[in-house]
Amino acid sequence: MTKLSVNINKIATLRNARGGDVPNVVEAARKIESFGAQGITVHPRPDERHIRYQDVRDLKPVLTTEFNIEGKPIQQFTNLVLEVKPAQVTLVPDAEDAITSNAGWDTIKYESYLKEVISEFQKHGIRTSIFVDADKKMIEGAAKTGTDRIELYTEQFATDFAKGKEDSAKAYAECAGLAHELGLEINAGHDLSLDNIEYFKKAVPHLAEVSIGHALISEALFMGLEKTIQQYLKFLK
Ligand SMILES: CC(=O)[C@@H](O)[C@H](O)COP(=O)(O)O
Ligand SMILES: NCC(=O)COP(=O)(O)O
Repeated sequence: MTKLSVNINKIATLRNARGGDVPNVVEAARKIESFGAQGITVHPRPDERHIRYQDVRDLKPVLTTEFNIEGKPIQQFTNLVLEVKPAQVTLVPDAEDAITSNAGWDTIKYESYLKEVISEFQKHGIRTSIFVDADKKMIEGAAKTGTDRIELYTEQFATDFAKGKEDSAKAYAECAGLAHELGLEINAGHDLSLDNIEYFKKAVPHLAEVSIGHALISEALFMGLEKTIQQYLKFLK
């Protein structure tokens, strides 16, 4: 079984559109858990345009499933993660002006930097994952950083799959196999959806967890959160 962690950034985006507290992010997370999701993911960005640092603090005491905090390990982010102590931190090399995450780590160039940051989180009992492209060199580099997990960056898969390209998950399956051989656990995320998740799950071995936000919240507008989550859970069995 692969765990579903729901990224609730988009709930916060909707709330922020009016400046009030509707929809309430904590209530949404509780409902998502009650509908069967096995985790909640947040990706606070320095401009707090969706999930705010305070949301992350408010969520921690009420969550009953796995809490995953994603982001670029700038000092402010690192301090927040060490304060909140989630089950997992996912490190993402976010560019300053990016609309959303758009690249994995260069694990060769940043090996010593990642080693240092990862060991700091691990010292505090926080599992680490690093966001990487489906590139075998980057997977080998990731293994050298001491990270517990990698998160395969799936945007390219989602684009290729939507175009009907054959073997759209091939590189991901090979990288997951290699990562497993190297002792890493495997997560995946970005642009996964009800259209592509069944194919991805069947094609890619050793998948511990997927984090899904943008498509899942969009699908829930039409199907409702409960039905949407249950459909994902069916595909991830
Ligand atoms: C790492 C990743 O792929 C997701 O966290 C994605 O970046 C979500 O962030 P946004 O909600 O800001 O698009
Ligand atoms: N780590 C990926 C994530 O949390 C959600 O990405 P997306 O589904 O919003 O593209």
